[in-house]
Amino acid sequence: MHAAAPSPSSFSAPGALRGRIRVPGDKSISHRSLMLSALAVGESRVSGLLEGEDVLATAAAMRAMGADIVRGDDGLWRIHGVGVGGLLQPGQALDMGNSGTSTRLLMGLVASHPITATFIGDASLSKRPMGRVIEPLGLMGAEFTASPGGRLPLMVRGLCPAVPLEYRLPVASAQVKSAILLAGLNTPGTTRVIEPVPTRDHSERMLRGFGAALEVTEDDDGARIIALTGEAELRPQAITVPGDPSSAAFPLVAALLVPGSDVVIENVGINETRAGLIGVLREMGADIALLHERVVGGEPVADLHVRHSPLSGIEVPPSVAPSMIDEFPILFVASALASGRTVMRGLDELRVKESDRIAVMAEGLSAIGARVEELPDGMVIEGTGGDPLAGGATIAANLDHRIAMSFAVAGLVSRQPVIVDDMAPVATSFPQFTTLMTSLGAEAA
Ligand SMILES: O=C(O)C1=C[C@@H](OP(=O)(O)O)[C@@H](O)[C@H](O)C1
Ligand SMILES: C=C(OP(=O)(O)O)C(=O)O
Repeated sequence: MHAAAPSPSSFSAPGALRGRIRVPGDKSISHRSLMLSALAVGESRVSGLLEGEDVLATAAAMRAMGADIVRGDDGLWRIHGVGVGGLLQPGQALDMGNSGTSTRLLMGLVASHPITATFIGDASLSKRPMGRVIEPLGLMGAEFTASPGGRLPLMVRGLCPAVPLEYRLPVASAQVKSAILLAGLNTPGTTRVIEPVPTRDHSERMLRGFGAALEVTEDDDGARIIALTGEAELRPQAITVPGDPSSAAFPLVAALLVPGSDVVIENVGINETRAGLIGVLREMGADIALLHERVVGGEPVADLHVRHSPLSGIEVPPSVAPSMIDEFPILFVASALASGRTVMRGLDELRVKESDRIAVMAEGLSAIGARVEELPDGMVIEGTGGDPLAGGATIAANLDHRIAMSFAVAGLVSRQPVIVDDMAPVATSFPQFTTLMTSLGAEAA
């Protein structure tokens, strides 16, 4: 989906970063707002939707399955849904671009409808494992024809009525949890997902908001049991999508690292299943204040006031990983500037994101002078104690937006330029990245 020609860039900070910015809407919540609106009967309205390529792939797919989705000139999205059970057979393959969330959640929706859909994606997405959703959705009765290794392109033949499932998640994945719950929407009886480690709970919150009967309890071992009553009727909603904490992480860490910086990032989601990075950075010594805490669209939100702070290395408890899984690439950059050693483990999942984020970050950080040791499931980083990195290397973004943005931020605190070979992937989740960073005082060349 990206522009054909790569767009190389390097970022620098001639002085402190200062100002107030607003990051775009939360990607996870944006996907879900389109999917559930497309299943409600009547008109839903979504404001603050992330208009990034990943979310637009979801919108196109929901249109191809019958929903009427229109963006007004005022930026408000109006969606007329087809009703649970009403998805239509798409006329052609659904192009998921770079988006794992679109693919896995939509596979769940198709699995319990009487339709067949083929999913295709870019080179990055086509390497990512889909077996984790094929397995539970297969138990519900859907049939799959996948490329070797359970990868895209793949075809899903839904079963209607599907068979309700009780499933214990073998990996901490909100995408797998959500795929099963979405399949459960059009399945008679109760679908149960048991989650030993909590992951982002946007699906649960929004399903309830749309009127689905969903209960969350805990078993004796503290695992969450999410029970959804199927053949749900969803009522259209007005949704305001809060700002994405995973996008806010980049200007946030930039402000911590660039001396003298003082930045406010408004309207950022601080749902505790997403906000792990703030706690970890504070423990490292970061000055981050949460202002005007409030609830927007059923999600807790705050303005983040961030000031440059000397950071110290810590051992990051593996248990916080799911609440900040997409923020590790930028935490690696922060750790490279901290004093002392930061140890991060329990991050196996990073190897199956848009790129192998452990390997790609370790290689790139080494190339710009950071001292890193790659572990099978994480990284150990000896920081500079605030001194700039050497820089002076070109980094391959590997079709991974978070790699591109992490090295853009690393460039702000490097002596020589850090060239990101292609910033185009940033359009999947944070199209305004360069504009917002330059508005704070960074320079992009
Ligand atoms: O459910 C979601 O919206 C997401 C869940 C996470 O993936 P996993 O479920 O694969 O951990 C995360 O990395 C991704 O960016 C978005
Ligand atoms: C992993 C990510 O997204 P997805 O799985 O939707 O491609 C991400 O945004 O960092």
